[in-house]
Parts: sequence; structure tokens; C-alpha cells
Amino acid sequence: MNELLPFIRLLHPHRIWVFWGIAAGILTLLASIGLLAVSGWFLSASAVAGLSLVAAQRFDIHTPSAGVRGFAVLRTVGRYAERVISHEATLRLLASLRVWFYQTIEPQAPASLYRHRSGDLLNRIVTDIDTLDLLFVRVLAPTVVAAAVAMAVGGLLWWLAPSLAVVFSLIFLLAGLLIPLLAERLGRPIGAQIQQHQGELRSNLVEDLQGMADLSVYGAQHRRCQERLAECDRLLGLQEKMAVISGGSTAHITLFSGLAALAALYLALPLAQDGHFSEPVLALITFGVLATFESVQPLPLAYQMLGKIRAAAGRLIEVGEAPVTVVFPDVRAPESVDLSIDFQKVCFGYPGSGTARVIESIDLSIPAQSTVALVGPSGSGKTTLAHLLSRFWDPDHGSIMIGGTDLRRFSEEQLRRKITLVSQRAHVFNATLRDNLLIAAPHADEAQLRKALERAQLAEFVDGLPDGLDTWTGEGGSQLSGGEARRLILARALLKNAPIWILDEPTEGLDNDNRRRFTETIFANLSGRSGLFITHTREALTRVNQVCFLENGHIVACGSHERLFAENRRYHHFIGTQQS
Ligand SMILES: Nc1ncnc2c1ncn2[C@@H]1O[C@H](COP(=O)(O)OP(=O)(O)OP(=O)(O)O)[C@@H](O)[C@H]1O
Repeated sequence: MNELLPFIRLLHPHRIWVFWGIAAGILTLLASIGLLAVSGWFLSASAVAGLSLVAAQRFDIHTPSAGVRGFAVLRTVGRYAERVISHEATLRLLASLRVWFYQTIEPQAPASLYRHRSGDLLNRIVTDIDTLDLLFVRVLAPTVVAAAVAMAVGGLLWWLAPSLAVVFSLIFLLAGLLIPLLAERLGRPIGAQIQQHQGELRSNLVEDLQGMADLSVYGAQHRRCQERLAECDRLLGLQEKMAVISGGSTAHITLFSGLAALAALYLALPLAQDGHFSEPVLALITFGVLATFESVQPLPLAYQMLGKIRAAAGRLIEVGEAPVTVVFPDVRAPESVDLSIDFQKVCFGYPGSGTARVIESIDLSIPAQSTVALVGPSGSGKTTLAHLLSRFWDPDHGSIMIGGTDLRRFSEEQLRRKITLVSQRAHVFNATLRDNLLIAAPHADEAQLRKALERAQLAEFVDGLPDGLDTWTGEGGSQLSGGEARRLILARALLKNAPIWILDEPTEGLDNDNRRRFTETIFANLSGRSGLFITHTREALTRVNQVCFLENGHIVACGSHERLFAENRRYHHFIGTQQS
């Protein structure tokens, strides 16, 4: 149950709502019991009074009928209040849960979150958090309400006759404790499996939808559809098992409530005959006992779901409490105008990939306001080096400096302000062109947006659009061409105006003409900045200050493109194959 504790603690700020929700629940149930018990008493008292004319004339029908009406009104109002208040508490808890989850995963982005499939994360954020809201409304509140009501009724029975209270308590404990615990025990593994299967099904569906175009090109839709159907069948099978447990436990609760009413009648009858109380009180006791079992009716289903709730809590904690690989200091490092970059004996291996290193003892200096190109075969570690400079990860050994200060000394805001990353994978949000630009500079005015568009050579394109900057870009920029999307990302980078640029194959996938024009634009904007440019295009390599050739995580040669091309056979060969 430990996995639930962090979430129970989240209820603390909303304790007032929780308290009143539970209080309204208790009031409603007591009104329900009162209604049935007084109605029972009223009917039998009327019947008894009807036996003699004198008693019938003396019989006060007004007080009990007012009582019945009073309890009925109280029950309705109480139920309404209980629903409103408990839902308010639940929604507040949900909001706290979402904030908590976001706050715990945000420091893990982007490095640690790569481990999770996007559908899986979405599922945890939406479904697991929604499942956890059942914890209060379905489990905690009804348990407290049932316990409080049972104590109230037990106390009353004790006052009438202790034997009644003892028998009632025993049967109530069987129904309210044993059956929910049994349901929990039986439902736990199935609930956990349901939660896991639902997560997998949703992740797979998201992936299938994202890859629909490829699935249809390769004719794999039918096969994937069959796989999803098989997953749905497995899920249905599990849900059927849950339904059987739930039906069984409801039937047992009903049985126990009937038994308790019979036992109460059996014990109270001789007491009534002995004159301990009048005959109509017999009906009051029997109906009261019967109505009290209403409080335990929702418990088996709630405890049966506990497995599902615990699995959801476990899945959230697994993501939320994963170690944060990169921790930024709160205190800012002293600012320096020096924007030189130094990699000193940097070694790095991805977490979870054993001792295999992707970067091996790299020394690299990028003087301020100059650009170094990284060239190398696929998988040689170029992007990893760029991500290390962006501090998505920290090196295992060695250090990376900007202006002589270790990256680890900069606060997050300080470092992010210094660096812009323009990559082929940069994300275009499903929003307007304007919104995509404002991500970099939320307060930029029209003139600044216009200037960035002009410098990225996108102004003409935007002017030709009927909605201009308010044009929707589509999912991942699907309504833009590759070149337009890159220019939009470049305009965004220009708006940020960071002094250090990391460019990770920004022209990849563009045709020759677009690539040349895009490279031209980049270099026109690179002047005065320090840059790390991952590229293998000749037009970029001939314009940077230095080229470093990377193989298997090692820098094997550095120099001008012309010199390396003339003197380094492997570089010559690599560039030759790239150009061809
Ligand atoms: N998140 C990750 N977790 C584990 N291994 C990774 C991860 N990202 C990259 N790698 C591995 O690290 C190695 C270097 O990858 P990297 O992306 O840095 O190469 P690259 O030189 O940029 O390649 P490319 O030119 O194809 O983009 C590769 O073997 C890759 O499989």
C-alpha cells in the first residue's frame, strides 16, 4: 500500500473539502437509515394502533410523518451536497495530481523521458491519474462513511440491547471488512493486469495512428488491426473476471444484510415480548439494520479496484520518481562575455547501455564567434556531442566549458539563454505560425517577428498566405514543406537570439537548391555567434572555421575542409561517398 501514500498526502491541502464530503456522506446515510427505520416503525405503530379505537384516536400521525418527510428531504439534500463536495475534492485532487506529475517529469526532460513511448507517457498522464481519483471518491470516503455509520447504529443498538449490537457488529464486520478484503485479494492481480493492458493498448493505438501512412504503404494495417483486436479480447476477458468478482461480492453483501435483519428480528422479538420495548420498535430495529448495510454496498467494488488504483500509482511513481540525470544549480554562475566552448576529455555512454561508450575522451575547442563543423559516419556520436553541449546529459568524465565555466555551474535559465539548437528533428507545434515563433520570444512584437521571418527568408511565403502568421501549421508542421518548416525553425532560433548555435544537420532532406539557400541564410545569421555545426554538405564545410572528423566517438582529425580532404584518406572517402 506504500505506493498510495504520496497520493494520500496530496489530499492534505484539500482536507476541508474531504472533511465536508465525508460529513455529507455520513449525514446522507444516517438520513437513509432514519427514513427506512421510522417508516417501518410508523407502519407497524399504525397497524398496532388500529387494533383498538381508543389507541387509534390517541395515535399521533403527525410527528412520525413529519419525521419521514424530514429524513427524505435530508437524504436528498445530503446526497446532492455529498456529490457536489466530493466531486470538488476529487477535481482538486486531480489538479494536484497533474501538477505533481508534471513537476516531477519536467526536470527529466528531455533525456530521461526518451525511455518512454509517447503513447505510454500520455496514458500515464491521462488514464493513470484519472484512475487515482477513484482512491478518494470510491475507496477512502466510503470506508470512513461506512465505519462512522456502523459505529452510530451499533451504539444505538447497544443502548437498546447489547446482544443486538454484538450480533450486528459481527455480521457487519463480515460484510464490510471480509468481503471487501476478499474482493481486493481476488481483484488485485486482475486490476493490475487491466491497467497494464489498457496502457499497452493505448500506446500501441497511438503508435499505429502515428504510423498509419507507413502501415498502409506496406499493407500492414490488417495485421496490426488483428493484433489490437487480440489485445482488446484479452482486456475484455480480464474485465469479465472482474465483473464475476463484483457480482459475487454484491450478492454476498445482500445475503449478509438479509441475515443481519433476520438475526435482529430473532433477537429483538423476545425482548419486545418481555416489554423491553414496544412492538413497533421491532420494525424500527429490523429496517434500521437492513438500511445500514447500504453503507457497505460500494465497498467490495471499491476494494476490488484497489489493485487497479495501486497499479496506476505504481506506474506514476515509476516515471515521477525516476532519477533526474541532469540537475541544474539554483544559483547563477558569474556571467562572462567570453563565448568560447571547450570539451575537455569528455567521455559519455548512454544510461542503461552498460559500459559501452558513445563518446571517448574528446578534446575540442571552439573559439568565441567561430564555427566548428562536426563530420562523421552515422552513429559516430555527433548528435550526442551536441546534446552534451545542450546539457541534455552530463559527461561521465571530463567537462564542457563555456567561457571557462563548467556547464554544470550555469542555472537552467542561464544556459538555455546562451544556446539555441536547430536540428532536423526540431518540433513544429500544431499551432499557428505565430504561436510557433512566440515559443522562443513570448513578448516579441510584429516588427520583431517580421524581422526574424525576413532573415530566415520566410517573409515572402508568409505574405502569400491568406491568413499570414495566423496560418495553422498542422501536426508536426504537416501543412508546411520541409524547407518551410526548417525556415520556421530558423526564424524561431533567430528570435531567441542566443549567442551559441548548435546546428544538427538542419539541411538534411532538402533538395539541392533549398539546401544551398538555407545554408546561405544560416551563415548570414551565424556571424558574431559561436557555432557547432553537424553537417556533411560541401557548401557548409567550406565556410566554417574548422572541421573535426569523428569516428566511433573519437575525433580523428581536425583542420580546414580543404586540408582534410587533401590529406586525410578516410575523410576524403567519407565526403566523396556523401557527395555522390
Ligand atoms: N537515447 C539513446 N539511448 C541509447 N543510445 C543512443 C541514444 N541516442 C543515440 N544512441 C546511440 O549512440 C550512438 C551515437 O548516436 P548519435 O545520434 O550521437 O550519432 P550520430 O553521429 O549523430 O548519427 P547520425 O549521423 O545518424 O545522426 C549510436 O550508436 C546510437 O545508437
